[in-house]
Amino acid sequence: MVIGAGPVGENAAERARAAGLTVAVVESELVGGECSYWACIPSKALLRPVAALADARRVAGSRQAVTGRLDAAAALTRRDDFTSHWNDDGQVDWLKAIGADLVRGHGRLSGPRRVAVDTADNGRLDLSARHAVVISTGSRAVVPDLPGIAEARPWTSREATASPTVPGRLAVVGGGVVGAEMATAWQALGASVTLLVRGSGLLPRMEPFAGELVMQGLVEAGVEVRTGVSVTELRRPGGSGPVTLVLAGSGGSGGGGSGSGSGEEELEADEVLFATGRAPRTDDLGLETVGLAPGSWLDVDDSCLVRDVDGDWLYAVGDVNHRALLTHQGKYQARIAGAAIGARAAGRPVETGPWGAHAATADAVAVPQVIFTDPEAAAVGLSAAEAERAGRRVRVVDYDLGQVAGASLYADGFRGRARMVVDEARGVLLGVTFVGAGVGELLHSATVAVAGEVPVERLWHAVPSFPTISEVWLRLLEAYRG
Ligand SMILES: Cc1cc2nc3c(=O)[nH]c(=O)nc-3n(C[C@H](O)[C@H](O)[C@H](O)COP(=O)(O)OP(=O)(O)OC[C@H]3O[C@@H](n4cnc5c(N)ncnc54)[C@H](O)[C@@H]3O)c2cc1C
Ligand SMILES: NC(=O)c1ccc[n+]([C@@H]2O[C@H](COP(=O)([O-])OP(=O)(O)OC[C@H]3O[C@@H](n4cnc5c(N)ncnc54)[C@H](O)[C@@H]3O)[C@@H](O)[C@H]2O)c1
Repeated sequence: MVIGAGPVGENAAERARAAGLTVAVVESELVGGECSYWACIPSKALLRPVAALADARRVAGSRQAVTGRLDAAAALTRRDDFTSHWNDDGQVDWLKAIGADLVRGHGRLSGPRRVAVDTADNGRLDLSARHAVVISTGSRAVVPDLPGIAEARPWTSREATASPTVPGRLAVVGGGVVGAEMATAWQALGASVTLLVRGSGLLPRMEPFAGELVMQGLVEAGVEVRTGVSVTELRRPGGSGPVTLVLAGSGGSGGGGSGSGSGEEELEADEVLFATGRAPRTDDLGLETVGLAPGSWLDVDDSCLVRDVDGDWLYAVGDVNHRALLTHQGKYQARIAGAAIGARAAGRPVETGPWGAHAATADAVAVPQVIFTDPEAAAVGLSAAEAERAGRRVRVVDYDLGQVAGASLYADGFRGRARMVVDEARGVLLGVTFVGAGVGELLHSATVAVAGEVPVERLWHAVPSFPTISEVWLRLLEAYRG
């Protein structure tokens, strides 16, 4: 039984079917989950025209052919097509095609291997699993509990990816991934965006130069980026009209804004987006019936079995286990867990050692992520700071991407940077980061090197094609070898 039919639950169902088990999937909203309707797909559909236009503008010849700004209505229509207009018929057909049963309703554990469903037609179904229950209920946006927040009716990632109209002035709170991507999209679609960051920079989990280059890109696009500021209160009388944000902080700024100085001030906007992190969807999931705390992230072992529950029957995959809040990594966990469920059900050996068929080993060492800002930021594995904190003896090698022939052909004045973090004790890569236009498609080469633990000496024989941006690999290796 799978509770939650996001991309991760769908994959768990498919792998368990492939292992020969029968599968029922419980879904309370749309089959396809957050990713398909209010996250990855609509956000990337909004960001792709931004990148396409920026790329055309960066090359003499095509630059002269681009005379207008983005057509927001056309971009929003394309986004709507990518979400199938928030209709899940296609994904329901896919579930049927793999032979899974779909139960529409809210699922809760009601004891070991038992699931109770409040069905969409106000009924109740009590189901029991022969082998396993997989929780893949994902995460929801967290909005801080500030004075006036309810009346302010803030956007979360859902409204930021699904809005049918472009607000005149959009305030974005939070300098993480959602904040940076959505500021990029809505500024290009025609909003005047102010990005409010309480820390000193953007994308704090990546190499510092990633946040710096992304901030520079946002400022050049016209976003007012303000660092060192916190929202302390919101006002929107009656819940409509402009919203006023009360800000406090020391106030650094980039772009058209004037530094706020220290103290309090107000900012008026037409909408405010809180992009301030995620919480697990486990608060109303019957976790207490199996001895777990409602509302908690679910701690799992490498085969995605929930720790602290006996009997090897309860699995948690995707956002809900908090190992990596990314669709591709959750789907990887689902493939691993689905295979483990099949093996345990058949009494076959389970390979849970590092890199075994039933161990999501990559979660700890090789998680790739592309942030679709302009420039793009792409990273896999550990940053230099993370590697040092982990006690590794590392050497950090940086290269200016603008010096790579393929990059300067790709865009006039190409701006970007690459870094590889080498484990000096083992002669392999611990992490790689690229920032620049179009670097997202480079990332898988780095993921193969990190997950495959390819020796740096052997990478020397992996020859990048001339003249591509991938030649940065050669430059990094030359710099490493001196
Ligand atoms: C704006 C935004 C952009 C993103 N962009 C990217 C990106 O480009 N690339 C990337 O890799 N990741 C991206 N992410 C992260 C990605 O969306 C998540 O990692 C992914 O959706 C997790 O998948 P999941 O299946 O675990 O959960 P979800 O997609 O959240 O699906 C969970 C499903 O469970 C259902 N459910 C919950 N509780 C119950 C219940 N009790 N009973 C029945 N059903 C239930 C929900 O209705 C939902 O359908 C983005 C996130 C956001 C917010
Ligand atoms: N392209 C992608 O891969 C992609 C895109 C979007 C989201 N995601 C995933 O979704 C997850 C959620 O993204 P997110 O941006 O919501 O979370 P996040 O954790 O990346 O960023 C949240 C930011 O908000 C800040 N913050 C928290 N509370 C605040 C407050 N009260 N006031 C001001 N700032 C506050 C945090 O310091 C942090 O920098 C990410 O972990 C990411 O993995 C991935």
